[in-house]
Amino acid sequence: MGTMAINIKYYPPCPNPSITIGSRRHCDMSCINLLFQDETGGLYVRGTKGNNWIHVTPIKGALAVSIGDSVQIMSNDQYKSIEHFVAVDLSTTRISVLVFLNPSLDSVIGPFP
Ligand SMILES: O=C(O)CCC(=O)C(=O)O
Ligand SMILES: [Fe+2]
Repeated sequence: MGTMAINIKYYPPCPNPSITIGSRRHCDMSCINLLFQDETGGLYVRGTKGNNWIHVTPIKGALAVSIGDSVQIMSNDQYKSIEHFVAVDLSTTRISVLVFLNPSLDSVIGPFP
């Protein structure tokens, strides 16, 4: 049985967004992630073809679903874990709620045959 973790994040307004980061660039080690973000936006994902970043525009009532490292490993790179970061906003607070669906803590994972 896998595990589940919930991250609730609060990003206050930042007077210097050009020299500040909300969450640094990273991939998540989970299997699948469900993200609710408010209307502030600020989540960027790395484009698949180059060195570009794509803003994940918030859609009211929608969840953003992404793949984590564990599924990338189990699928032998068929499905990619997406690199992402969060920018801060000059004047608006941002709140996000993330549900990580993870392998069980004692599981050993590898590519499916
Ligand atoms: O706040 C967000 O939208 C993403 C946060 C995140 O990437 C994480 O907690 O792993
Ligand atoms: Fe993340």
